[in-house]
Amino acid sequence: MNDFSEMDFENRVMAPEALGEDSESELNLRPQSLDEYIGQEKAKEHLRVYIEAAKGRGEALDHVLLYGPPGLGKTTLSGIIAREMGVEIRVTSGPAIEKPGDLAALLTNLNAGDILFVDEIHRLSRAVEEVLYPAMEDYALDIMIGKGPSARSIRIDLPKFTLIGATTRAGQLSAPLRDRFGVVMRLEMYTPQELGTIVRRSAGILSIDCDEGGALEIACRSRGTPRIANRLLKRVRDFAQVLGDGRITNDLAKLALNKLEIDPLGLDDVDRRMLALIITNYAGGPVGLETLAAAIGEESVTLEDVYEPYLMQIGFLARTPRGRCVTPKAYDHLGLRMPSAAREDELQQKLEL
Ligand SMILES: Nc1ncnc2c1ncn2[C@@H]1O[C@H](COP(=O)(O)OP(=O)(O)OP(=O)(O)O)[C@@H](O)[C@H]1O
Ligand SMILES: [Mg+2]
Repeated sequence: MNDFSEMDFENRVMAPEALGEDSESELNLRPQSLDEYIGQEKAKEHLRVYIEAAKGRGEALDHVLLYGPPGLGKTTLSGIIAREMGVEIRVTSGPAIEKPGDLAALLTNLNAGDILFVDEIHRLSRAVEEVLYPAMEDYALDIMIGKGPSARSIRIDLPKFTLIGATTRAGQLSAPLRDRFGVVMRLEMYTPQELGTIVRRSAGILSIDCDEGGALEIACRSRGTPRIANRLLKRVRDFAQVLGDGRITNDLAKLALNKLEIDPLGLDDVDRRMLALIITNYAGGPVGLETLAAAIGEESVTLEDVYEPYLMQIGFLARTPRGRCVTPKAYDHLGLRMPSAAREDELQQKLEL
């Protein structure tokens, strides 16, 4: 049960990151306006105000930082902001901007009000970041000309643009960079109801016959993530076509998702094995992140960004100063008994809260 060597992490159906199969369909399924963008009510409410205010003043929108786990709609929201502002958006990413000159080229080609979208902004190099500071703050580039004693710096004015940065790891952003964003928004995982609405909307666009019960079943097992919900919808459609009459009902969705080994809480084999590993090899934890990553054969950042957020969200995994711990809830879900001493500790902690 604890052998991870044969697991196919690359094509994991429940992966929140984009897989090859997603790229084409995501384009059609992306909502185009704030009204079409489901959920994230607080972020939307605030953005509506900022957008209307900036438009009213005829100014560029303040720089926006969007952060949160993969597949929650950061890229989608950036496109929507550009559309609602009525401006152009240039899309790039942290690792793609290798030199300060690359950034200068991008910035000098923007028109007033335009948006520069930098995905994975935590991966910008130091040298590029330094150029970005005055660009964000004063809309200017400081360029060094010449070498040695005759070197001098000249300042080039930039159009008033908006930087939208997206990251799954806000903690890795340097403080000076984070401070230069006027608007910082964390995207939250979606409720099953919100995901149900997203599934129904996607089914409509893809001409899939999916009733409310079917959509809700897919939603409940999608780990709070629209990208996974859309992917599961397409997998379930195949089962509906082959095993049923093409219609996705609650029963059909349950049948298909069970066959895909995705349980009612959206856990797959990888999650169950990871929890079982902590339970059997480390007595339920605490186990350090690095140790766990080595045991599974994944990088620790992947574990932190991809595996853990949902398990923590549903209260199956807890992060303590001494490492990761499996909670009583997870034992129950896996049908395992928690060692009684640990249970008493747990109870004690609860009583002290
Ligand atoms: N609020 C939403 N309403 C409807 N669909 C959504 C919403 N958010 C995301 N989606 C769907 O989920 C897919 C993934 O969203 P998106 O690519 O914007 O995620 P992301 O946060 O940028 O992910 P990553 O961190 O991997 O870049 C989109 O193609 C879109 O169809
Ligand atoms: Mg994205």
